[in-house]
Amino acid sequence: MSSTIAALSWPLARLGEGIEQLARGANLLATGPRNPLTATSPPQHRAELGTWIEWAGERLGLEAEPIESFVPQVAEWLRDIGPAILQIDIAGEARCLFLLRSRFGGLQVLGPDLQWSTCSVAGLRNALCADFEAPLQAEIEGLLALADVPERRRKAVKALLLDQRLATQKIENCWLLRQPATANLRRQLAESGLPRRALGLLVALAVVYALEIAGWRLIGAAALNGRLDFGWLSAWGLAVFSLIPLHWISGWLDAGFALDVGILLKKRMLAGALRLDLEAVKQQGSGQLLGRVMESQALESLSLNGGFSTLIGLVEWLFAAWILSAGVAGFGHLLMLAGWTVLALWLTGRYLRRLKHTTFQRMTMTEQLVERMVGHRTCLAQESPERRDADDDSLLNDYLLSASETDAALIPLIGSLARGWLVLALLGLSPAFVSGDTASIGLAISLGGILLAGRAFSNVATGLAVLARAFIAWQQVAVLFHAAYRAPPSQPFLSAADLRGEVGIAGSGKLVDASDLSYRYRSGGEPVLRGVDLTIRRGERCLLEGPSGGGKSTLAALLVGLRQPESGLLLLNGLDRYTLGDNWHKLAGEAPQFHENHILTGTLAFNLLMGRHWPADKPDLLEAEELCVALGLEPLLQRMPSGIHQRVGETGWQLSHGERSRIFLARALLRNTALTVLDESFAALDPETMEQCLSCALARADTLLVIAHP
Ligand SMILES: Nc1ncnc2c1ncn2[C@@H]1O[C@H](COP(=O)(O)OP(=O)(O)OP(=O)(O)O)[C@@H](O)[C@H]1O
Repeated sequence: MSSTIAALSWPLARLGEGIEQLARGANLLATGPRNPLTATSPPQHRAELGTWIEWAGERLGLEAEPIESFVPQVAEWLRDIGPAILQIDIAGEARCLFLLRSRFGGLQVLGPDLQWSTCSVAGLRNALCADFEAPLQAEIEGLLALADVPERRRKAVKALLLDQRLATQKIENCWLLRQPATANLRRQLAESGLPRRALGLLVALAVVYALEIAGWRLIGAAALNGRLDFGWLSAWGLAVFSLIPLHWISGWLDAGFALDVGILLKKRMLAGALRLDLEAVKQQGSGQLLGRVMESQALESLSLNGGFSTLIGLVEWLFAAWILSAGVAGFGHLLMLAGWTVLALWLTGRYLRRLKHTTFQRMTMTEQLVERMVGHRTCLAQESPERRDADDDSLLNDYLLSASETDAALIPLIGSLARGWLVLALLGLSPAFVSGDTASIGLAISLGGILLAGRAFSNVATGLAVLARAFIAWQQVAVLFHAAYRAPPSQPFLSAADLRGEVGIAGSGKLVDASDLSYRYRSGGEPVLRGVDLTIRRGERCLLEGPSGGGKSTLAALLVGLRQPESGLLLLNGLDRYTLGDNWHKLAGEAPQFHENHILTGTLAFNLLMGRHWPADKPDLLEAEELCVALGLEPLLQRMPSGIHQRVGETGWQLSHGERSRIFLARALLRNTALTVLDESFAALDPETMEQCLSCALARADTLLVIAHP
């Protein structure tokens, strides 16, 4: 290990301070972080370093993503990873390096004295790979001597051989620090530099038009004055040639801008989709959601195309106004331009209102059609045949009527606005013709201005029509955008010992401690749960019985953290929801009731082990298979051509009711949570299989709560 690297490394005790300084250096923190790290205590165990760094990142409102590289690619990887935190062992002690970025072939590293220094990529690469390469050195030296490789080629051959031998060896313990997709949108925009680039694009466009007009003015003036000689032509040629690189630059800026806006939009909407309130999603139904997804795809291309056309149109409009003001009908033409612009805006507003209505009709139609598709078998079996298509026909008719009204509102905007302007503006020139002033340079300027304004109206109208669609799409997907934002949490770090309960409830043995819980689904409605007191100690096996609709599943949802109680105190392992945060789900797991559970399209192994890390390793797969056998699913595994790797779900192998419920049970048991709740998991099983499954659950679960009907 080189002394430079050792001198730049930080002790784990100062990890929080280092992460905060690195984030500052990388310009990832706006002002002072809301939840600073400097006062927090560092991870106690080396094994908890990863979870601690991820927690620390979140606390700063950032994302610390673990990354890794195979040994042969480490040098390249190091050049790309900054800002990153790299854990490295120095003389047996775990320490950290804070890498900002690669610069002039070196890496900018933050030293413990808070100064930025440069460290060589090769030096750090060698330090990271040394432990893997050392045991192979002697063997490779021997091989080189045996093959009699010439001295001058030995170094290169040795490096190649080492790379080949270590091709699957990973370098881990590195975390990339970045702005998450859930961060404040303003910060994300500032970080991506998009506003600056939009301004650059605008300037490039303005220069393009200024040059176009200058060239046109030059050639026009020369022609009208009868001085079309070589000098004038050269000046015009120069103006035209300068346009080539400028067009290229504005095209390049536009493409890069569109790409990065698209990435930002997609990341944000995906993050939002994953954070939507579950209850709201359920209430919307799959049809509404499908409609939203369709709109979100439209938003990106529409807003970019429409925005760009409108931008070009506006630049053209400004130049046209300037040119028209210098023409023969200066004031009159400016008045007409203003009036026509008001007309363009009114037409856009009318189109927008109709489009809104049509979109609403389309979303309603999609929702109803999806609903009918999902319930197709029920409709076939139970609905009267005469009624079956009546609703669909009326929905379709309403939609078609509304769509044709919207199209009718679009025609004047994109079909007639620009042409109408040309007619009106040319009429505005009639006084000049009447007065016989037709040969003047002012008339030529007016004609140029009229044509440019015509082009501007054409671009603005197309752009506004597209932006109107983008606006409607935005109204549909804005909920995804807003759902994505999450303020940085301020919970303390919880070690594995805290989660296991060695710290929280030492001695008391209470895993669940609930007092005076109440819950209602709708504010103002009747509470489903009221004054619930419940204690479950570690290792207990409990049966919860009660009448249908009595609130058993609702209580289960509270216990496993899917819903929050309206009032009362609920502790898991002695810790409340705020302190545990998402760790709640690590401690409590559930096999929800059959109608709330789902087999995802994928392999059976994935469906069983999705609660653990995926892709699964061999011991996990073996454990899942053993559990399936214990639950009586061996005949199913044997029947499936690919065994546990058989594709199941909607488009895969169809499972029976009882098979599904046992897979749901296995999935819950494989999570190994401290508390396992089984909500009517045995209802679809015959008495013998039920007994087998119950014994299996009793043997495996740490603490078990079974919900069943008497
Ligand atoms: N998402 C929801 N929105 C509104 N009300 C709900 C919702 N889910 C359940 N309820 C109502 O809450 C009450 C309790 O429902 P819950 O599913 O908890 O009962 P349960 O005891 O599990 O019933 P069962 O034994 O029939 O499964 C019922 O009246 C139900 O209609």
